[in-house]
Amino acid sequence: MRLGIIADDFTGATDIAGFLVANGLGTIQLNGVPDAAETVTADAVVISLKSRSAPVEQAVAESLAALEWLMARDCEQVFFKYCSTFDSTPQGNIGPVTDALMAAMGETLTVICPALPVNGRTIYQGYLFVGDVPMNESGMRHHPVNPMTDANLMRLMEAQSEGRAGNVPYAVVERGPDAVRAALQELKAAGVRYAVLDALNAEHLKTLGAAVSGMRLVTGGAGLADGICMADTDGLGDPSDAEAAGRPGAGRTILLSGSCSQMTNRQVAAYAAAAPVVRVSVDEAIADTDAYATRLLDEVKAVEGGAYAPLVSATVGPEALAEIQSRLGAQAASAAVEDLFHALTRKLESEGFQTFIVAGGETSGTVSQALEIGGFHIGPRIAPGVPFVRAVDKPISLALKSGNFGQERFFFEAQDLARAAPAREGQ
Ligand SMILES: Nc1ncnc2c1ncn2[C@@H]1O[C@H](COP(=O)(O)OP(=O)(O)O)[C@@H](O)[C@H]1O
Ligand SMILES: O=C(O)[C@@H](O)C(=O)COP(=O)(O)O
Repeated sequence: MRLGIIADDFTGATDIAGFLVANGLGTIQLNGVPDAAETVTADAVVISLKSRSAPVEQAVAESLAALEWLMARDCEQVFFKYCSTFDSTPQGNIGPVTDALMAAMGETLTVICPALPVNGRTIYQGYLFVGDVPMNESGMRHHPVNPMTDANLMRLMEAQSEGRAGNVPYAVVERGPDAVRAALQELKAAGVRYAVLDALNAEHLKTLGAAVSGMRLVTGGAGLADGICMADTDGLGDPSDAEAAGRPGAGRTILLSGSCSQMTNRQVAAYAAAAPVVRVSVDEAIADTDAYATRLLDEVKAVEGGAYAPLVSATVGPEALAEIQSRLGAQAASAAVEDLFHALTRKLESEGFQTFIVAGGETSGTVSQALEIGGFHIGPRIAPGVPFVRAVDKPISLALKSGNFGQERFFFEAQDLARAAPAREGQ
């Protein structure tokens, strides 16, 4: 196996898998740590965990189990995928998981590169930018689970890990792969464990992809994986062949949104202007999850049948979120919303819904787990970082949208694409 990816959430997993498939790399996504006996024939395997906001010990244990599974299959390069906005806290989980993977693989230096320029995530002098502002000035400062209040990746990494971080600055990246390799050697000799790689554009990603080609462990966002494929095109196939197995089916469709990001707020508002939206009450979710999920299902059925499918949305803006969290507690409110989506997803599946378009990483994990899907074929791209995926073990299609990804009309565009590119007979 050429590349084995350990992704810390489900949208992150489909994000990186989508980039690999778009480069023509035969890729399969497995949900959770697979059984030891599971056999796969793919150039790249993406193992999606829901470890981003899990307790540290759990995130480390699951990541090590995923590593063991990959190493048993002669994986040439292991890639720890986390968010392009470095979603984490001083406790973790990016630092502890990276340290555990380094220890298990006997590595003393790895790279840190969450850049995804196509979606506005760039790294300059080790500082992460979201669009045209440093991350701490972006909407990420209001994230419900891990508000990001610093943009300095060296500082963020050192606060949650065992060693020192250094930077390979943009000026070095501009000079090409050999210059980056030399800079990595210098950092290693100086005792640095984590090399933050600057990247402002696709050309930088390609340079970095070439520079890390000999490294057994790398970490970052989907941009670095794109760069790895761009730098070594040997054996890559036709992307449309790779995408065929993941084309969406034509089944009954539901949209579920549990992201409170700025972009998802805009997407929900745009959708509400022309399509049915059922709003979630966190208080009702806490009061009786199952009974409330049944009532929401009835509301969905009552508004079905128009040109666009119903959207069930817990999405709120920063003021409403702050009010809910101060009254109910951030953890309790977020757990209640996730439990509700879990219960509702099961009811929707029993009711015959087959296409699930989901916004939010944690929310996507909850929905995929509720559907008990073993893995995904990766299909056509709706937006950069958001492909359609098709369950390997049941006739269900999903789009798992990271909170900040997609343009304002994403929910419409996803359904338009599903109609335009349905799966072929027998797929
Ligand atoms: N109205 C709400 N009040 C409180 N928490 C919420 C609300 N809506 C969603 N959440 C929680 O916020 C978190 C959003 O995370 P996630 O789904 O990963 O979105 P994103 O991709 O934007 O990070 C989830 O845990 C979700 O349950
Ligand atoms: O790298 C990214 O931005 C995404 O792949 C990702 O990890 C998404 O996470 P959420 O924003 O929590 O959906």
